[in-house]
Amino acid sequence: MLSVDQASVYFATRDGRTVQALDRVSFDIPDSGFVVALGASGCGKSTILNAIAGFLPLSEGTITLNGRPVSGPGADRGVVFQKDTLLPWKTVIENVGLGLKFAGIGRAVRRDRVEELLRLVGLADFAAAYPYELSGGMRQRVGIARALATEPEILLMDEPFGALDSLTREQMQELLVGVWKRTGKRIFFITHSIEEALFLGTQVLVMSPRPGRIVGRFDPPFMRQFAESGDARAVKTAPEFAELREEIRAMLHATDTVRRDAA
Ligand SMILES: Nc1ncnc2c1ncn2[C@@H]1O[C@H](COP(=O)(O)OP(=O)(O)OP(=O)(O)O)[C@@H](O)[C@H]1O
Repeated sequence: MLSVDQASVYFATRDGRTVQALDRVSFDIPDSGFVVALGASGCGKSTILNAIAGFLPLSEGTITLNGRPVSGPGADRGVVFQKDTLLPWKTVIENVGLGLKFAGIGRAVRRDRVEELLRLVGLADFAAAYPYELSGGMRQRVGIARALATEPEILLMDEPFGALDSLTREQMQELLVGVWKRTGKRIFFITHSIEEALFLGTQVLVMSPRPGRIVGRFDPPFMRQFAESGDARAVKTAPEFAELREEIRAMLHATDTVRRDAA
């Protein structure tokens, strides 16, 4: 279990002010949970992900992973960002195996493990390719394989499909459900897209800005339905999907402080 308990983060700005990026945020990610944080720009989504990754400390509150406090980055958390961070001079197989190499895992074991992961993300035929030879979606698949290589307890994904065209994005969402189904990993995923959040999350946290708070929690059934049926279109065109989408849209508009202040 990953537990975020009463997490608050304050930043000092250059002009000496204090910005509260997160205000007493609490949630749990159980085994095999897929939790999506949804909200407009600036509501603290990346701040909470970075705190879970151990890249920045909380000002107040705690984060624990299987009972151990998170106090810095670690191999028990794999991270995927919007922009891929692959090394351009290394092949796909070398990029995915890098963490295993640092962990002192021998070449033969490393190769087997990486090949298995490349099959999982549908890139078995691209092991010897360099990142510049791959499309954006393929590079993100390499990033997912790399994040899984060290067998983390949780995958942290910060808008991983935000820069992809809409068709590739849908394909990547479906691929990620397959990865979740086969690995049973916990996932924490950030997005601006209501449809993406509803399709992927077993729990969706709706966040509002200034300061970043959770203003709504939903447990959509859609990802599990898709994992069972394989029919994304049927799931996304169901009346329940549209109903929940509109409910969340209204909630996000109600907490849109930019529009409210301007009115
Ligand atoms: N290092 C920092 N110093 C000062 N303020 C910061 C810092 N990092 C984030 N903030 C502020 O904290 C708030 C939350 O930022 P955060 O990046 O977590 O939001 P977000 O929801 O991830 O936004 P986006 O979707 O645009 O990435 C914003 O108001 C941002 O300006």
